[in-house]
Amino acid sequence: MTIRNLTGPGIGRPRVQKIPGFYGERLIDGVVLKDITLYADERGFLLEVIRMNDNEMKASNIRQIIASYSYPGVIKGWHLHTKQEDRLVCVKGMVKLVLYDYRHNSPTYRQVNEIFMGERYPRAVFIPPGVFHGVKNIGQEIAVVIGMPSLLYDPDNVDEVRVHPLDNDIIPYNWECRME
Ligand SMILES: Cc1cn([C@H]2C[C@H](O)[C@@H](COP(=O)(O)OP(=O)(O)O[C@H]3O[C@@H](C)C(=O)[C@@H](O)[C@H]3O)O2)c(=O)[nH]c1=O
Repeated sequence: MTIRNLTGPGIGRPRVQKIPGFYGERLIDGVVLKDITLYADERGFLLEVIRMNDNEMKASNIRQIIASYSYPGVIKGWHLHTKQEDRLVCVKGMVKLVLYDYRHNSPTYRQVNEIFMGERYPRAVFIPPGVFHGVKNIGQEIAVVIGMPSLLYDPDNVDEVRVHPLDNDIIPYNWECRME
């Protein structure tokens, strides 16, 4: 059966996840995306957030560990660090982590990555400096993201630039839920 003349606004092809829980042309250079095993039994479940000997995640550079809570629908970001590396693991709820490569000399300059992670898809993400990142709670409950930065937080000298997630002319990304 052939379908003819199905073109026009609102008509297109399905997006295909070449990497599960990921949309983007390719993974941004230097970003590490690592699935985490969930150990479940009748008492509950457990996952290893990170091992301090994990060289892929440069775990030896971790200087502190934070827990960032967000209400359903809230977007935290865009954040950009000049020196700080970040490692993020969502341990409660589900989030969409969006990355935007802002390093002019990067082979993936201006590329966008969408990463879906959390209780239904545990994974750890390493984010190098120079990559904008934002986290949207896409679930119906408070989401908790464990952050493991490579710098101690100094309120008098925060290594972070912030860009409004919905109102900026720097990052071409729409946070709305894509229904197609
Ligand atoms: C990040 C951080 C914040 N704070 C304070 C500063 C501020 O008053 C309050 C809230 O900080 P933020 O607005 O930065 O929190 P939040 O918006 O939740 O952002 C954090 O979320 C994770 C996922 C990230 O990606 C990090 O960039 C981090 O900024 O907590 C600390 O005391 N220590 C810290 O390490």
